[in-house]
Amino acid sequence: MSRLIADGLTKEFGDTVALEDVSFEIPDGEFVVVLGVSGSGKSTLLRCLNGLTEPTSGAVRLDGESVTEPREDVAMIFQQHNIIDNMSAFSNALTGALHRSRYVESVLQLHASEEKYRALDALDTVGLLEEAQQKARRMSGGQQQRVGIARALVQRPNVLLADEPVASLDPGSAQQVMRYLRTAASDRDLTALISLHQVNLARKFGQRFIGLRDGRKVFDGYREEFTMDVIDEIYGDVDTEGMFARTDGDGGADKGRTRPSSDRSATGERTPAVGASEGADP
Ligand SMILES: Nc1ncnc2c1ncn2[C@@H]1O[C@H](COP(=O)(O)OP(=O)(O)OP(=O)(O)O)[C@@H](O)[C@H]1O
Repeated sequence: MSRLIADGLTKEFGDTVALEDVSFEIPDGEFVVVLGVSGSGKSTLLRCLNGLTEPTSGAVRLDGESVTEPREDVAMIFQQHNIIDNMSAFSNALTGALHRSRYVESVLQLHASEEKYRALDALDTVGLLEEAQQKARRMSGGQQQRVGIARALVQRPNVLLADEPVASLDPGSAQQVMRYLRTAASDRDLTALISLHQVNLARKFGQRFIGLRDGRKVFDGYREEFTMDVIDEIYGDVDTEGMFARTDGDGGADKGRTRPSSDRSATGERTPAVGASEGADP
């Protein structure tokens, strides 16, 4: 668990201001969804938080320490999960431990049994223990992304960042991956920040929401404050109809564009247990 702070983050690429004076503080163990139209600065924000992109001004702090480069305790999951097709789910997950291996060990794939256990445990967390020996190329997009999550977990992070992890998946797989992500973060007390396009998925799995528009933070709040007016403020004139992707595999309640409930008991508490807002285990 770790406390993550963005303090006045601004990032300029030439004349483009990708982020403008973005500040927030995320307490230990919170599950935050970042929303915004394409180009609003979501990826730039996540890359700054991970130390992959240096902000033009402002700073990122994790438990009081400046984040200026990628760190072992901050894992990042990308839309393109970059797992290795030719390797099994287990071997892919194990690569999350590479930074702890010496060069010779990693070349010879000599992993300590503790790391192997960790890889199996991570695959179990994402529901792929029985597929551990399956080659990644034989897995579906959703399964491959779950292997990517397992690999991130093997890194033993305190903070989990995911940049549109379900953007290329069909609605059912996207929901499943989000559910595993939420479970993984909850089980391991990770502080998590996930960028998403789909508003319904955000509502279903998010605990706190940060909205970006033209690089500026236009919303930062919890479920009961995340209203249709807020969604309109984040998305402006962009038609959000298509972003309310169907999220219930069983054809349940979240179909279509519906007004978010402001009823806490219906939407779950600020710190709901995984699945508390949806009533389902992975
Ligand atoms: N390396 C870069 N060089 C130049 N401009 C960039 C770079 N990275 C991002 N930008 C610009 O910064 C702005 C924010 O981009 P960013 O990728 O952070 O948005 P996003 O919300 O993640 O978009 P998407 O949802 O399409 O991934 C955009 O105008 C983009 O063109």
